[in-house]
Amino acid sequence: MVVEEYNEIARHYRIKETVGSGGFAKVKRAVHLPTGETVAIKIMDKVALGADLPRVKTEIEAMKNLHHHHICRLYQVVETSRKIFMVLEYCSGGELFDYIVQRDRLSEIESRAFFRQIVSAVTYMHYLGYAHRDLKPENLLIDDEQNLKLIDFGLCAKPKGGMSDQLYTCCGSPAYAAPELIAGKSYMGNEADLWSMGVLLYALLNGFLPFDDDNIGMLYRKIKSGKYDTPDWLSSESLILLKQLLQVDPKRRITVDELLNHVWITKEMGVPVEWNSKYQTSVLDDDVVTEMSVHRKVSRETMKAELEKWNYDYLTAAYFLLLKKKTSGRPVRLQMTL
Ligand SMILES: [NH3+]CCCOc1cc(-c2cn[nH]c2)ccc1C(=O)Nc1ccccc1
Repeated sequence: MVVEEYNEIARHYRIKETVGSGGFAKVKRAVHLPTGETVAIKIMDKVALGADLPRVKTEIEAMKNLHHHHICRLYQVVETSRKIFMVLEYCSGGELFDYIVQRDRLSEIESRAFFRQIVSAVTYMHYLGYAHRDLKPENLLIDDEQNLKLIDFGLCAKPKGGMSDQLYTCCGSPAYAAPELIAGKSYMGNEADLWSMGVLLYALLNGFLPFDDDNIGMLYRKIKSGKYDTPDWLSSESLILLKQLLQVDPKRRITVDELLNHVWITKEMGVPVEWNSKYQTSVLDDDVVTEMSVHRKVSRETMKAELEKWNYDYLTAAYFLLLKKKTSGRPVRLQMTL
């Protein structure tokens, strides 16, 4: 058997247990040896990927442009003759899906806290011209500070002509798919995302789905009807917001701009959702540059020039992980050779 060259993954990471898998990928927890930080590594076999290979390229290109505190961060990409490795931000709390199931349903207050984070991530994506197109609780992970991190950008679309471009490919998970999407009509990615957010909010507040059926035909009929149960624990404000999100006619559906300071969204919070990224990627952090240049025995200018290529190689990973250590108040130190 062909022995894979001793690649960047084996050189810089100690791979641990599997933390999840989806379709064509296996995700393992790992330790980044130079910093000691924990990461998640999404491992894909190029042959097994087959026709899905473009989805991986789509996800990698999208994640290189999406820098937001509620979007799972990409640190490094390693491609060998047979595999693609994506080194990602680690979320110790697992999927929002399991979090809801374990609690039956969430209170309105907890649902609001989580939903505001989802609105923040999706608004940021839409402003950058991306639509996610597969929003669901399985694709929202919880980190060690109860923050949600959006994952799985394999289906996200960045239409050439910006958000006004119609999308055609039917995708995502049926139960979260907008009526216009399953009708096979042309649809707007951002409008379809708003519908999926309505399904998500319903799942948070109720612990089950608004439209569900084992028979796909029945499921589609329920989605197109736009009719769903309204359990008596739902507040009138929750019902109003759900009605505005789960509008069958996409032109009557609420927009992200109206969502940011919606009365339900701001209730007891007082402030609208802040959708701008907290990350300052354009300016390199001086302490991190210093530590890396000293460690590599190169000048700061040389190290800055290298880092500003954003190659998503071992330097990009070391930079982001050292920065994460700094923002978490841990020493900005590299432990071993880069
Ligand atoms: N439903 C999620 C299963 C686990 O998947 C992930 C976990 C992490 C993760 C776990 N801890 N920290 C980050 C990061 C990324 C993924 C992911 O992208 N999964 C995936 C998406 C589409 C197709 C196949 C796999």
